[in-house]
Amino acid sequence: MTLEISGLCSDYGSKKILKDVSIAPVAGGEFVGLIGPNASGKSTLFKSIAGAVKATDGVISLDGRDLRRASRGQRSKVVAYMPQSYGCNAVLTVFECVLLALKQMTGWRVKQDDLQRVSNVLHALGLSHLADRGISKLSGGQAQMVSVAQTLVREPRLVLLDEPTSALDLHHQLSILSTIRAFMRNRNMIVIAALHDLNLAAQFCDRLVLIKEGEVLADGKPEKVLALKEIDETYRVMTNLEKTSRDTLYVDARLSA
Ligand SMILES: Nc1ncnc2c1ncn2[C@@H]1O[C@H](COP(=O)(O)OP(=O)(O)OP(=O)(O)O)[C@@H](O)[C@H]1O
Repeated sequence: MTLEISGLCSDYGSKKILKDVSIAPVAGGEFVGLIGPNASGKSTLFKSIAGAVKATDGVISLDGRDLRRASRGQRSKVVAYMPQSYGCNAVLTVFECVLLALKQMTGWRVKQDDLQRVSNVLHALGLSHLADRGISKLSGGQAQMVSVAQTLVREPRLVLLDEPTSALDLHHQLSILSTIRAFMRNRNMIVIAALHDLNLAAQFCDRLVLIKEGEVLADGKPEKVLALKEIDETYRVMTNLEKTSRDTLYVDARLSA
């Protein structure tokens, strides 16, 4: 399975956001981190891939299939997008919300297998204890993890996660990203996650794509991308890339003078 994105352009009316975005082909089982400062176009790239924003030019192809020509329904069978804002006031339990996310693509007849899939994903994400809780009665972090469960339960070919750990404590940041990585590797899915925390990006991603003002500045292995001078210029900070005693990368950052 391969995702290809090349020459992608998107705008909001007269405001051009994505300018000729191309990334190297992404293979099944690859976890790509999308990094870049606020307002650089990360969400717009996700929305353009998912079809929520209409790309004006370029190629988005999954397994040779042109997603730009696919209907929204066809596209949403293979692509799942978790937006930055989530939450729901419906009078539904966590279990029902995740089941709803699964069934919205396949019709409403619920089979035993569907219930098992919902239970499995809640268990994998450590959310089984919340299954019967009302969806509107969750903390911010719990709601974010349920949103991840709703995205993964469909087991789409391509998962786009917009800042999946922004509301999570340190333990849950690590556990959710570990679970997502194991889940997608087992199923040969592609995951692209927007991450502001460069240390999490370094630890969990196979590859990083750095985006600034709607253009791709770098695309490669974390140790290569995080060592580039473009990181400092883009984020307007000074960084040192270090290796910890556990051999993981660590970005030591401070404000530039
Ligand atoms: N619906 C919209 N209409 C007009 N402009 C928009 C709209 N949504 C986003 N923008 C603009 O597009 C640009 C890119 O926004 P986008 O949300 O893609 O950035 P981002 O990299 O995801 O940012 P952040 O890290 O802050 O979430 C910004 O200048 C933003 O103001």
